[in-house]
Amino acid sequence: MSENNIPVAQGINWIYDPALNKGTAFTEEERDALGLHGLLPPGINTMSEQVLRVMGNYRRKRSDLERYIFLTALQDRNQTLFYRVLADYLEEMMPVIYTPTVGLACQEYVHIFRRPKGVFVSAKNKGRFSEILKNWPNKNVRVIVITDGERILGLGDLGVAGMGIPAGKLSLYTACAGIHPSWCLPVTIDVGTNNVDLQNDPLYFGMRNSRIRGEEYDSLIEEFIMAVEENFPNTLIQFEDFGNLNAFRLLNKYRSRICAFNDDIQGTASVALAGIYAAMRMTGQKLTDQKILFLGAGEAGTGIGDLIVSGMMDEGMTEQEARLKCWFTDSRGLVVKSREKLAEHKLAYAHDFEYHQYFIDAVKALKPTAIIGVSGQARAFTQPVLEAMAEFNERPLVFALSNPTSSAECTAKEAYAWTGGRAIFASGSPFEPVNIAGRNFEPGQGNNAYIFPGIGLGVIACKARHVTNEMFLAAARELADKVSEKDFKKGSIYPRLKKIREVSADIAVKVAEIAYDQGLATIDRPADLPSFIRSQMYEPNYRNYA
Ligand SMILES: NC(=O)C1=CN([C@@H]2O[C@H](COP(=O)(O)OP(=O)(O)OC[C@H]3O[C@@H](n4cnc5c(N)ncnc54)[C@H](OP(=O)(O)O)[C@@H]3O)[C@@H](O)[C@H]2O)C=CC1
Ligand SMILES: CC(=O)C(=O)O
Ligand SMILES: [Mg+2]
Repeated sequence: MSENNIPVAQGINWIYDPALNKGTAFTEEERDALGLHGLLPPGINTMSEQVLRVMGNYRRKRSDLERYIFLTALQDRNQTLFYRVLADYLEEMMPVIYTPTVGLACQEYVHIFRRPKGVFVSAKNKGRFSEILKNWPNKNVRVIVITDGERILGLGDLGVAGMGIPAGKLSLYTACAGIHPSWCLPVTIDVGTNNVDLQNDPLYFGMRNSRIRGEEYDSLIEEFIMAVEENFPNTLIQFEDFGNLNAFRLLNKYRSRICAFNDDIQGTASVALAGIYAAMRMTGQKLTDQKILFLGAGEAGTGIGDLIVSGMMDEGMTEQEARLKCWFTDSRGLVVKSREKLAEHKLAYAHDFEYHQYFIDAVKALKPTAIIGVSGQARAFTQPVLEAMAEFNERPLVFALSNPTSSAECTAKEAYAWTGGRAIFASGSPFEPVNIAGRNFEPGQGNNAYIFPGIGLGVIACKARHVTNEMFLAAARELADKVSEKDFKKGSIYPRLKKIREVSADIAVKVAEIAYDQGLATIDRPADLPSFIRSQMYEPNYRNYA
């Protein structure tokens, strides 16, 4: 304290602030200048030595949840070191900071909670959202990921415990696309939960009422958007893991008003289409040769369908022809014209065809070239389904995109074993390599994590006013182009995760090009766009404070 009882910046603050802390890597000069002598062990470590220590501790943990807690604590303690180890060990750590472990971490969130991340906006503070956003210490926020926790992965309603998802997505913005951590703000809006277990959990720290719906809900979201516009103008907003009662409506309401997109609808569409494009490179077919049957007709499913339709129209099909290539089943069976009270997002795919209640019957009747699982229904791609796909396709496309692993429509092993090793397989959560009949398969991860970081980087770099469908189409093409012959040989239709920073940068360039072409960019076009985009990317290295 100063003489006037005002706290003064002390050396210890450099250690307690995760954005500034270097731990034992503070140099002698920095310790002199910042008053750190005695507050740290006297020896000085390099960052590489610190990474060694982190990895030793990390690998000693006995479960992925413990590894998640450990990494989260590192992020809270020393942000630069956290992003360094993520950069160096992304393939090993991705399943821990992201799906599947982040799902478990959300389920356990209220029990493993240590330090808050991001901003919680609660309905009980209605009217004060702008004031709440002012409490966030970083004023230069460029990207917000917001959830209301209603559909966390395939795990359902987790209320405010869903905060693990925006926090995890934003860690990927930094790790996969070099968006500066201080530009990122995770937000959870608390509108209650219909999860009775959470309502009854004494440790739950969200509102225990059932979910607010209707106009009151919409007015809360509207107040939040206005508060963002006031406090962080020109910020990109990513809607994540909203229930589909709200997700489509919010996207339609805000996509042309602000700079926003829905990751589950649009990001997933882009990564799935990229997988199909890459598979077409593998088999020499065209997108328009495909007939796709979806298990699940929600955000991810119809989002993918809509982007496939755009891709097919680019190859010369009419919209009607392209829609007829996409078929959907939902919790009540095949989506067909004769069904009553179909939700609006399914109507364009309600074709004139006989109704089938069971997926296997729909598969046999339609003989699709591809099945895409986005239902959250574990093991719904049964042996008969996969055997049928192998019967009428030389190379059936099988995408089990539901997360986490426990919700996947089939495992990698099942997909290969039941198709005689002929499936072109991808999954939303990672699977270990599989050996079938002497052949090794290392399937790729069809996850929107390949898309949203690059979209965000491109949009932020040129300060685009909106995020458009053309950007997701371009991202899909760029991602598919990045898959190498080596990836194909392993059976993967996605590039290795260790290349993701490069891939994201290239996607960002395409996205920014579209923003310029569509007149949406608000800064002058740089002479060398790729170099400009790369110059914006954060590198997790220590700064010199001395
Ligand atoms: N890999 C990736 O990058 C991504 C994966 N996903 C995953 O996709 C899954 C779904 O997400 P999302 O589309 O947003 O969720 P939605 O709730 O919007 O949609 C789920 C769909 O699944 C259908 N469904 C539920 N039960 C069954 C069943 N037994 N048989 C057939 N269909 C069923 C629902 O039917 P009805 O319409 O009748 O309710 C609905 O159409 C989640 O597990 C999520 O993790 C999502 C985004 C990205
Ligand atoms: C990956 C993702 O966004 C989801 O499963 O919801
Ligand atoms: Mg999601």
